Amino acid sequence: MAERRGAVFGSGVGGARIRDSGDKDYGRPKRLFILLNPYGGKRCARKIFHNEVKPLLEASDILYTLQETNYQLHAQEIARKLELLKFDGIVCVSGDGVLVEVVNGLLQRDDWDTAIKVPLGIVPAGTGNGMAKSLLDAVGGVYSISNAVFAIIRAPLDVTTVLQGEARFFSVLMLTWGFVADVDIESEKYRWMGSARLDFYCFYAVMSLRKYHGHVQFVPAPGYEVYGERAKQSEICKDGISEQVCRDDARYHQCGYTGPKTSLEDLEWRSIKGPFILVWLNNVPWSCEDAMPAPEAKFSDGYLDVVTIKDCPKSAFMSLLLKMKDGSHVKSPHVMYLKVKAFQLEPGQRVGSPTKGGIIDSDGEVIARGEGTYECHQQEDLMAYGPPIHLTVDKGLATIFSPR
Ligand SMILES: Nc1ncnc2c1ncn2[C@@H]1O[C@H](COP(=O)(O)OP(=O)(O)OP(=O)(O)O)[C@@H](O)[C@H]1O
Repeated sequence: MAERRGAVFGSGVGGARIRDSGDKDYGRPKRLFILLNPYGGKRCARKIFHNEVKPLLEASDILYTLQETNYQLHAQEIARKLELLKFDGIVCVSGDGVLVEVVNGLLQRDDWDTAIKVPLGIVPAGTGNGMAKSLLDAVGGVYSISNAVFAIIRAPLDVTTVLQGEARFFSVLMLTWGFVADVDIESEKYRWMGSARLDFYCFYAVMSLRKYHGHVQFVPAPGYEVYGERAKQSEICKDGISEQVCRDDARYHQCGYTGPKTSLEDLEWRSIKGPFILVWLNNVPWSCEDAMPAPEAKFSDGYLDVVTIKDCPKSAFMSLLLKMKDGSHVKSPHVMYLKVKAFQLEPGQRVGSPTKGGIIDSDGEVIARGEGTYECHQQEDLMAYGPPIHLTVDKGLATIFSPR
């Protein structure tokens, strides 16, 4: 771990001196903790840091401490223990995965309520850079490393608690089940193909388009009450929503944040029964640099934008995937697009293959997988596939460095 003097988050390019905004709450940070994942994406985070971030750091007087992540969940462990009073922000030079680990680590602390207010920043250096793309696109900025570094406003960010019994995961980007999770995870076995693997596997998955039995229920945002049918209260699983859970397993939530305090029991839940081709919940518009599944998503509106597709011919589905590049898929009659405050997912088996389940992926992490799915790692999944998984949004709980 090295401490250096430099500068970051300014308004000039290529080493121009950075003016202090003079605004105490929204001014640029003076001391940063920088987490760098040398193994994310194309393994170029070190190069990005030294060639593009460090010169900007050196253009003004901000101290930074650089720490590389050495293994999976290292960032979460660091965020759980970091002396936060020493820093004005944590910046991840990585993909979205490390950022999400930091959020989870902060929320596992005893002092989670102050810890989660530490502004978080991201310099894209992974495969999934949906957060950086969403932040830059929101202000009409060109997606580039230097523009990401020039993020200087502190903006609130919704955090979603994904819950099943005692297992908790905190998400800031998305949760997906069905087609998108299958392509993301199953295409791992073709990693040797490089970036072509996703296109290749997408095509293959469309040709053998799967549907999954299942059931989703949700509390709609105002204006979206007409979607689905009225749900039976008895079908909403409130299991463990407000319990305090303390466990030693780092993947479980330790003493700390347990989810939003709002009671969802008296609200009117709506219901949609499957089969589904895909269900995709998003907190930000972009899931990666070239897919915008949720064009209406806002960082801190307190809602998740849900995309569901139930019935769709293969050719129309292929065209929907292409339209996701600019978000125009939401106009299709095959797509249901709505905003929700809370969501319950009960994933079922594959239509026509009752022994096979699906995959649930949140922020790039497999949180549950059914029987007969691709096993990409040995680690046991956080949640079981089948029982209901709950999602509730805490409006603006975290803070993110955002471009002007
Ligand atoms: N030194 C390391 N060795 C192996 N894995 C690591 C290391 N540091 C971090 N990781 C793990 O790498 C994963 C992906 O990291 P990151 O967010 O940077 O990239 P990504 O774009 O999400 O994923 P990827 O590039 O692997 O597809 C994270 O889950 C993190 O736990």
